[in-house]
Amino acid sequence: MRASLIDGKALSAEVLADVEQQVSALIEQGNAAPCLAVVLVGEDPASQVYVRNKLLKCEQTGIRSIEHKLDVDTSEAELLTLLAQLNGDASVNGILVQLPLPKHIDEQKVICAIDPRKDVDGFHPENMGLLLSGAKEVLVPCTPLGCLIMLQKTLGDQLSGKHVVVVGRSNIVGKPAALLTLQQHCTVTIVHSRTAEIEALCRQADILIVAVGRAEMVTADWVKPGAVVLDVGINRIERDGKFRLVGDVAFDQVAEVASAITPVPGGVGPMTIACLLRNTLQAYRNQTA
Ligand SMILES: Nc1nc(=O)c2c([nH]1)NC[C@@H]1CN(c3ccc(C(=O)N[C@@H](CCC(=O)O)C(=O)O)cc3)C=[N+]21
Ligand SMILES: [Mg+2]
Repeated sequence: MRASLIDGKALSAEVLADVEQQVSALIEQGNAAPCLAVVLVGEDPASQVYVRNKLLKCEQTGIRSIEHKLDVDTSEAELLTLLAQLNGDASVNGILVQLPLPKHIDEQKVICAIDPRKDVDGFHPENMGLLLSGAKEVLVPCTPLGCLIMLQKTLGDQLSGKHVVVVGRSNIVGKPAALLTLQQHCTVTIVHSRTAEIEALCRQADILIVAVGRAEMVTADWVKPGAVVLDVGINRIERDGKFRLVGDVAFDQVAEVASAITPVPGGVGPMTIACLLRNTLQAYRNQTA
């Protein structure tokens, strides 16, 4: 393998240690601990795993957490009532509603019902607008923020002027990843399922960020030798009778071409969770400023 591994587990531990240290300093100064409310509707097994991980990391960093588990047939109105209550509770600094939600609930309506100052996912249109306008101290979506931290750790001050190609245009990853790297003076291209010559465009990338949700779609011939590759995908596939977790990048072959690459698991995923806690601390600071 030619590429070096970008170790999301190790980097996320650094982010978490930093959060932990700041939280303990706050508490030593006589402040209440920051508090994150996590809302889970239904019993999707993957969502349960993610939520459990988030709560564990809260405990590890000294952030207080409140879990609200709601039945799968909870109505949209009931969920909105809970959010209004959490919005009004001054002891709650961050609110996360785990996605996806059951089909009978309008996700966009729910996202818009979270107080933007408590929106630790950074999904509220007000926060998306603040990110677009380049505001500081805005709550930024956790996965793209994790990607940016990984790039900064890998490339140091070498980000400026690099050509970033973002594969995928979702509101939660692709679009904010493009805006964050643009803010770091990268040249940014967004490509997606309708893009003509998608492979040729990807091959021009110094930095390739892949978030499409299709197992091992990006193969070695899509990657310029020496490129840095961040794989946001998490796909459960069956191979040789075993269930495996793979990314959107064909890891083994791309690792022979890239200069640095994130593994799946152990890459972007752990950074997402670490950034959620970082955002909770950020929300707390914004609220107490
Ligand atoms: N409101 C909301 N905010 C989110 O940030 C959010 C969400 N809903 N819904 C689901 C997605 C997905 N997501 C992940 C977080 C951590 C890992 C993670 O830690 N993954 C491990 C593997 C975990 C496994 O075994 O599945 C890894 O990549 O090493 C993955 C995925 C956050 N999301
Ligand atoms: Mg897409």
